[in-house]
Amino acid sequence: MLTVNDIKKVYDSGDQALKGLSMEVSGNEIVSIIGPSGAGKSTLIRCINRLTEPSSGEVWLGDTEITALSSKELRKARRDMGLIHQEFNLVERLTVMENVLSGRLGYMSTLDAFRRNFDSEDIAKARAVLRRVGLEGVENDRADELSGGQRQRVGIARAVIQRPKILLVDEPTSALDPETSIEVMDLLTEIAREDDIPVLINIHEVDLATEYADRVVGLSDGELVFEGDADELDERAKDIIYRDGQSREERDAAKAEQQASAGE
Ligand SMILES: Nc1ncnc2c1ncn2[C@@H]1O[C@H](COP(=O)(O)OP(=O)(O)OP(=O)(O)O)[C@@H](O)[C@H]1O
Repeated sequence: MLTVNDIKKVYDSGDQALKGLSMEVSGNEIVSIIGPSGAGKSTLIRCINRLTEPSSGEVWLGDTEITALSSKELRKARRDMGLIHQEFNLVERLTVMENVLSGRLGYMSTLDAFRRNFDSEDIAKARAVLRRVGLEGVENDRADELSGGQRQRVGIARAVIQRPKILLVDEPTSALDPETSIEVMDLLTEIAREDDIPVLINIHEVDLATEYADRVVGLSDGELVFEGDADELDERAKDIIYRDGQSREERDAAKAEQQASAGE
């Protein structure tokens, strides 16, 4: 289970990207984070694995307080958090196989990792994962020879081979066409169910968010302003998440109203 407790992030620029946000993700649920541009969605994903250091608050993965770990401990703990990026983040000149194997680096000694000394077991695992994501036959192609959808599958395979306890997914479809986006979302859903791990997805497209998510978290201006099942994301909820220029007081009043009507 992932627990985020009162996370705040103030960037050096003074931008308050997260203003005390708490949430949980557990089981094999798929949770979509939605919200307008600048709401803090990417910051939240990145604060969870501390690619961005939160200014305050706690992140727990199971019994481990991620926010309390030294950098050495964090390297180990990051094995448990598979990260899938918007722009795939592949090493373009390396092959598909080499990119996927880099998901095992966190399990190797520093020297073996430096020399990229992968053992035969890792290579067998990589082949199996590549089959699973539908990339058999392109193992030896360079990453930059692939289509966008294939590249995202490599990114997913690299995260899955870590054997993570959670997948953190940052805008997985924004560089993809609609058809490929659906394929990628189908694959992420399949992995959550088969590997029995939760998936937290920052996603722009509300339609995809509701279609695939068990639960939706809405952010607005660094605050969690909606949390509910995908079918509870009605026009009113969307209004709360996407309404521009609303003051904090107005938002709080709207939130109280929403909670009151939910309790009716
Ligand atoms: N590295 C950074 N340095 C300074 N400010 C930042 C940085 N990254 C994000 N911000 C600011 O923090 C706020 C939240 O940004 P974030 O990228 O998390 O939002 P987002 O909801 O993911 O937006 P988008 O959907 O456009 O990617 C914005 O005001 C943004 O300008």
